[in-house]
Amino acid sequence: MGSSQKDEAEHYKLQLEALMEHSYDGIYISDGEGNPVNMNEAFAEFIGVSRDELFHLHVSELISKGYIPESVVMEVLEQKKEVTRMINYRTGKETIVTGVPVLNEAGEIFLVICNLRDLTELKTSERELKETKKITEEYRQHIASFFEDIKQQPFGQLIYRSRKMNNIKQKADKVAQVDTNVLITGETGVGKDIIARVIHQLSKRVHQGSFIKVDCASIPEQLLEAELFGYEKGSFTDARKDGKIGRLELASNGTLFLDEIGELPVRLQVKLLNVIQDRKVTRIGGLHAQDINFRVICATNRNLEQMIKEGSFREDLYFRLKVVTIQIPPLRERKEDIRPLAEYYMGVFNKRYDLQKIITEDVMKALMNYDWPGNVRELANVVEQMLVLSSSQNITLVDLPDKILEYQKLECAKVVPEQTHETNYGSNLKESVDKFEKMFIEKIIKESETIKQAADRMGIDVSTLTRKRQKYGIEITK
Ligand SMILES: Nc1ncnc2c1ncn2[C@@H]1O[C@H](COP(=O)(O)OP(=O)(O)OP(=O)(O)O)[C@@H](O)[C@H]1O
Repeated sequence: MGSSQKDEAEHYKLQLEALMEHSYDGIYISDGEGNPVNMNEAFAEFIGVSRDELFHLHVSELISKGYIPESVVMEVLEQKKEVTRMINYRTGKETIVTGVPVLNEAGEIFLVICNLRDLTELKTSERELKETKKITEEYRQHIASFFEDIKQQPFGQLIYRSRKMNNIKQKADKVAQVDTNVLITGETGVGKDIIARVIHQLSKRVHQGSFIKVDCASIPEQLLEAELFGYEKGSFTDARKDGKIGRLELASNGTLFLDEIGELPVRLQVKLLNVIQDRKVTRIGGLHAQDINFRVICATNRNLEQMIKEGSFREDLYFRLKVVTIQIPPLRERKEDIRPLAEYYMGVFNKRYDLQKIITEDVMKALMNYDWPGNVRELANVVEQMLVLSSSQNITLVDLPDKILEYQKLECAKVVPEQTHETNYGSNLKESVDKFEKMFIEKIIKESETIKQAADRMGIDVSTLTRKRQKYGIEITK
């Protein structure tokens, strides 16, 4: 070898050594017999033995001395091909070891190069990442349900003037103070949801947990179980990768509001009953039950007792849920609430659309006469619709939806044909109008709870009604 070739070889050797010494991976090179040829400091640290000692040991001795549990070098020599193994060294390092044979021109192994990569840190980071992801997902779900709550949040205030609603509000105030389950019944749109929120808001739980709503009617059965109970990762096909917290868990320390409880399938009724009794919930695919503590408020517009008779609702669950029942009457049975509600929604929508419209008295009377099958929800929609569509500042009869106008006509028509038989007409217009007015007043008084309500329905004040009653000699029994 000439001196320049020697210099070059020296140069490469230095480069190789620098490369080995600066590597975080452990590097170990043996000859074709398993004797050490070279190794870096990182390798000695993986094994936990000094390099000086290691340089004197054959790979089989590393095993016999208990320095390593198995030898990749020996496997490469036996199998004559590349080998990769996961090895836990006594230093506690979880390591991936790759041994590569280097062949000479005759095809024989003359070197084995092993690379050791520490997975401990990688694993820790992976675990931390998973943990972080899990926490993030939990927060995401909390935040999502918080915003869902806000979205579902009614306009916030409970509006009422009737005695019936006043009694309900008082009952809600009382029940809020004790941690008992509540069943709220009533037609659609009467305010079951808003009363459930009032109970939560007035209870101690408002500071300890959230108000979590599950609408049992709007979620398909297969998803409802996962929604309620949550699941561990990989519990079923289509499941989210990181699992999911159920709404029962989310409601812990707070209030669980199960809307349309009558739609809960019987199988889930059993599961729910167990959760309520044991105060523990296990996610789908999970092994451990978690302690939970919530108040259950349920709502339904169905007749659960009838459903029990038909076998579609479990009696034991029913009695667990209906410790206290609150029955909200339909709006047509508490007409005094219509005016304040309509005024309230006028305020809300005027603000929302930046308008300053007003409802004329005629329209208000028509609203009070209507029977509101969709209750407060329908009233809010009608007010919004009139406010948006009316062309003038004042909302007048022409702005009323057809259904309400039609209803008015039908109501009048009901009075006229059945009672104003030809022979009952007066001899002139004035007499006929008086006869009709008398019949109309009698009918409305009969249908109303109070004289005030009757006057409101007729669109006159109480003193006018009293005058007319005296004129026609109409007795009151209320
Ligand atoms: N007394 C009230 N004061 C103010 N807003 C009310 C009142 N009652 C009902 N509402 C409003 O009417 C709408 C319907 O009420 P809610 O959702 O509480 O009815 P619900 O009985 O739960 O209906 P469903 O059975 O269809 O779920 C909501 O926007 C709610 O805010």
